[in-house]
Amino acid sequence: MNHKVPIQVDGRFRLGHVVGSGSYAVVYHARNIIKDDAVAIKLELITNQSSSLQHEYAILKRLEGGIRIPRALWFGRESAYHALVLDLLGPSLHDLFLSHNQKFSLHTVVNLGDQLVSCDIKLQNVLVGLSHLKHTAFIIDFGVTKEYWDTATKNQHLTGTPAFTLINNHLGVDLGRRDDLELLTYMLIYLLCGSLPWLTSDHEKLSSCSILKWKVNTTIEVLCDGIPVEFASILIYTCSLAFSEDPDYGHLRSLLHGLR
Ligand SMILES: Nc1ncnc2c1ncn2[C@@H]1O[C@H](COP(=O)(O)OP(=O)(O)OP(=O)(O)O)[C@@H](O)[C@H]1O
Repeated sequence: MNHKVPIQVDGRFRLGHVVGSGSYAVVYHARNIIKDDAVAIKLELITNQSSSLQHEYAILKRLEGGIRIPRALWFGRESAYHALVLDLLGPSLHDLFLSHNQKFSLHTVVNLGDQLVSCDIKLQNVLVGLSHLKHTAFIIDFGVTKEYWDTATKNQHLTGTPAFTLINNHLGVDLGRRDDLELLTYMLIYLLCGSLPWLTSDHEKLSSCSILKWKVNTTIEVLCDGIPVEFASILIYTCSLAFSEDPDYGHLRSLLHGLR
């Protein structure tokens, strides 16, 4: 079988260099030769199994028009691959964090918190836009996500990275919006401080069970030691929410804005 990566997709998108890769797809920089603008193309080798890329395309179409959602411009088959053409975005929060000596300023953290307060995300899956959108966060990678769909707000709820996995997630409990907020707050604290109490130097070797113990035994005071009190207020508010209760995003945003 010919697995050669195509030079062009749909006769109009010319493939360039690789910009990233994940578990099921490789992402290329590409150029629309008719409009002369840049796009991103995800290629997934066609197999007998169901296509994650097709699933991702279906989700993106359902989310189309939502803020922070890149547009899916085309999906189809090109030689031995499924191809998904997307808006081209910039680096991920993870990349930016690494290139900023693993700490963001309070201003950046508040700005991100403000944009992401109603989303559940992981650092690798938040990409900033390009040129005039470089301060706007976009969420990518809906291929294999556990999805929670809210037609009113178009919020996406994804499972998180081990570093930020929630206590309820460790316990296998269904996650609600309350949990998303807890996760976001852990992430903001991580971005501000460069670490979290349970991220010891060998945290990657720790079992899920010992990370869970760390989390359960870490009080909000310890977690928020040395950072503005608003972060503790957000966590206390989050923990006080009932599972199905709608968070008061206005209240949360006003706490974040207080930090400015
Ligand atoms: N629209 C885009 N513009 C620019 N770069 C992108 C875009 N989409 C993805 N990337 C880059 O490609 C990488 C892999 O993309 P993505 O996470 O969507 O792939 P995946 O195979 O679905 O991965 P996963 O293993 O997380 O499921 C991203 O981390 C990012 O660096």
